[in-house]
Parts: sequence; C-alpha cells; structure tokens
Amino acid sequence: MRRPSGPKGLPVIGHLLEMSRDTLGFFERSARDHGDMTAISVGGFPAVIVNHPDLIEQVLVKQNEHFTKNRVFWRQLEALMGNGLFVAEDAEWQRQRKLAAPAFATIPLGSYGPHMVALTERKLDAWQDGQVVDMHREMMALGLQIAARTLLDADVTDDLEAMEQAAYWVIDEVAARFSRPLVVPDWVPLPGHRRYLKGIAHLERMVYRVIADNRTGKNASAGFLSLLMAARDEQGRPMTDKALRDQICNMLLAGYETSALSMAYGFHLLGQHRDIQAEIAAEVEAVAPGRAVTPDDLPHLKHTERAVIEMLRLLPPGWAIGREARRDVRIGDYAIAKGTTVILSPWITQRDPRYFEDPLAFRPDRWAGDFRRQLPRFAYFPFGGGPRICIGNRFAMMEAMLLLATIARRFDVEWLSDRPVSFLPSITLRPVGGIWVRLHRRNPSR
Ligand code: HEM
Repeated sequence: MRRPSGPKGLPVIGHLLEMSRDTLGFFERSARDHGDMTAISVGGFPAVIVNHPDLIEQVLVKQNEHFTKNRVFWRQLEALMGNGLFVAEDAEWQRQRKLAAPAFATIPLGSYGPHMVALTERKLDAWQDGQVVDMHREMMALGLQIAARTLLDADVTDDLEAMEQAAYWVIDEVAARFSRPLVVPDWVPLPGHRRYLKGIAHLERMVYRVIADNRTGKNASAGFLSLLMAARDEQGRPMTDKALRDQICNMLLAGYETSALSMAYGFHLLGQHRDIQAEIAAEVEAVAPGRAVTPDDLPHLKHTERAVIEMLRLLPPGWAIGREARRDVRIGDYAIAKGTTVILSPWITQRDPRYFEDPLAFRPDRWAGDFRRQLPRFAYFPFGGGPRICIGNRFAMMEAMLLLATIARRFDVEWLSDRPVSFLPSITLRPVGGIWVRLHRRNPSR
C-alpha cells in the first residue's frame, strides 16, 4: 500500500491559497502531475483528489459505507437543509430515500413534463427576435418557476421576483461558505448571513403555506409535495411539517440551480455550434410536428439526448463531489487515513483524454452507438453514483431534454463570443458575469 503524493503546499494553510486563486486549474494540474490520486491539504485538513474511474467507483459504490458527506461543510447549512435527504446519513438517510423515491418514479415524472414545457413556452413568448439576454439569468428564472410548479404545485409568477431574490440570497451565501476557510456561525451578523436567513424565511413561509393549504383542503395540490405528504414509513407514520419543509428545501437546493445551470451551459456550448442546434430543431419538428413536445417523445429525440449528455460532460454543474473517510481505508493501492476529505471531480475525469478523444471539443455525436457502454462506469458521472446517486437524475434529464427541444425549435441561440464566460467552482460550477446570447427566431409560423 502507498500514501498518495501531491504538490508541495505552504505551512499551515497548505494549498488553500493556490486553490482559491484558480481551483479548476489547480485540480487539472494535480491530475496531470500526480495521476489518479493526489494528496493535498486544505487549510490544514488532509484531502485527496481521486481521478480514476475504478477508484471513484470504490468510493461511491464498493466501499461507500466507509465514507460520509463532508461533515464540517454541511453542518454549516443546517438552517437551510435541516436533516433532509441531501445531508442525512445512515438509517435516517435510508428511510428518507425510500419515502422520496416513489415521487421520482415514471408516472409522477411524466406528469411534471407538461408543466415544464408550458412554462418554457411562456418564457419564449416573451423573447424577441434579435434580443440579447443573459441565458444564466433566464434559465434561473425559468428553473425556479419549474421547481415551484413541480415540487409545490404552486404558480409563483406573481411572487417570482421575491422568490428569485430569496433564492439568490440563499445560494450566494451557500457559495460564500463553500469558499470560506473558516466556519462562521449563522448568528454572526454579517450582511450575507442576514440575507441568507431572510431568504430561507421567505422560502419556508411559502412551503408551510402550501402544506397548510393541502392539509385543510383549501387548495389541494398535486406534485411532489403532495406525494411526500401521502407517503408513510415502515411504521405507517407520515412526515412531519418540518420534515416536509426540509425535504423541499433539499430538493430546491440540489435541483433548481443545477438544472438551470445545465441549460445555461447547454446554450453556451450550442450557441457556438449552431449547426447542432439546427439538427435538434429539425429532429423535434420531425418527432412532434406542429405540437408541443411531451415526455413520450423523448426516446425518439436522439440528437437532443446526446447534446444534453455531452453538455453535462464538458460543463458539469456538479463539478465536484465530496466525501470524508469514516475510518482508515484502502482505495486501490492507496491508504486513506480516517478524516481525510475525498474529492471526486466530474470536471476532471470527464475531460480525461484516456476516455474521451479530443476531450475539450463539444461533440454530441461521440455518444452515438454503444460508446457509453464501453466507457468505464465512472468515467462519466455528472449525477454521482452508488446509493447516493442524484435522486433527481431522471427528472433533470427529462427537464433538460424538454427545455432544449422546446427552445431550439423556436429560437436559434447565438453565443456572443465578445463576452467570454469564466467559471467559479463553488458548491456548483457558476458562470461569472452571465452567459450572453443573441436570440434569432427560427420559425415564424410557431
Ligand atoms: C442537471 C441537474 C442536476 C445535477 C448535475 C445533479 C447532480 C447531483 C449530484 C452529483 C449528486 C450527488 C451528490 C453526492 O453524492 O454528494 C446529487 C444528489 C442529489 N440530487 Fe441532484 N442533480 C441535478 C438535479 C437534481 C434535481 C432536479 C433534483 C430534485 C428534484 C435533485 C435532487 C438531488 C438530491 C435530493 C440528492 C441527494 C440524494 C441522496 O443523497 O440520496 N437533483 N445531484
């Protein structure tokens, strides 16, 4: 057995400074110079970056019981996440996963599709030919409406600005805590903390209102929340209001920004490959001539699907997944000490030339035939893997395909190359300064 090697760091702070200056570059150099496992130190905490599909599989699947989510980081988000599915561990996590799983089964999933398409069509009705927009902002607003409609069965159109504001406050503070080397308790009156708590209070009020409306029958809703309210655990107990609130907040944090980012990045890439957009538009027109796309059409939208898969390869919103070793453990030939933070990065592995020819090129067609089946399982893992694989992965794929198909058939999106995009790797991979595109109406008849 050997200990992983790594770049030389500074005393005490280790690689913190280098990492915070250029996180993605630091990860890329680590993989290039130290191979499949790199030892680093983040502010005195030992960590390893794992960069081989077989070793990633060891962490996420084969030896997953020896790892937890990173405790120091997630404990900081208790006011937001409570003890919901994303952060729960062990038996409590298992109980919650079982309760939530039916809401992501085929039939409920299909019922969310028409909402996704209708809300997208409504957004497109407001877009003008030749208009320049920030696709990141547009997709965040649309994503929030979709999340509210599918999770809560609530129309937030009238409250959209306040909801958006609340969600931005929350997400910004989560991102700030991700990059902050120190844990600062919520009660410290920093401006970001005040906004974060205010944002949570706003979201919480809405969730509790919808729960109360459901309970009193005043406004019985469909959607994810009502399925959770109907669910019973093995002792026949329903979820408490607090547990329901935690679950919705977990789904919102885990699902809304990641989905919106995948679309925004999709149009950043497709906006540079308008021939591929045209192919998608033609495919959609052939499969759903003159009518809205439905979830039943998705198996026939091969170009659309490959574009989404390739978008999530090159610009994965969940650019890194973190774990913490519960005990000393052996991963392949490497010894990992108890307490070590283990970082797995779809950004790095999904750009590895060992698995992807010309890895930096956006080439949806690489996924034709049985390319995916021949890949090692964890060469491509935008939704994680093993027992804690993203519970919303089918939901997210459906949303991305429906939105891409609906948008691409009505608009040809041109990315404005004079407004370059840079990426801020936080809890998600966020674009700095927006993703600016010009919209060209494609088919005046629709
Ligand atoms: C493109 C969109 C999405 C991406 C890239 C994404 C990515 C991920 C990743 C990488 C994980 C694993 C995290 C880990 O192992 O530490 C995860 C977990 C999770 N995701 Fe997603 N996700 C997306 C959309 C969604 C949606 C739409 C929902 C809900 C509606 C959702 C809910 C969750 C939940 C609850 C977990 C935790 C599951 C568990 O621990 O049992 N995600 N997601």
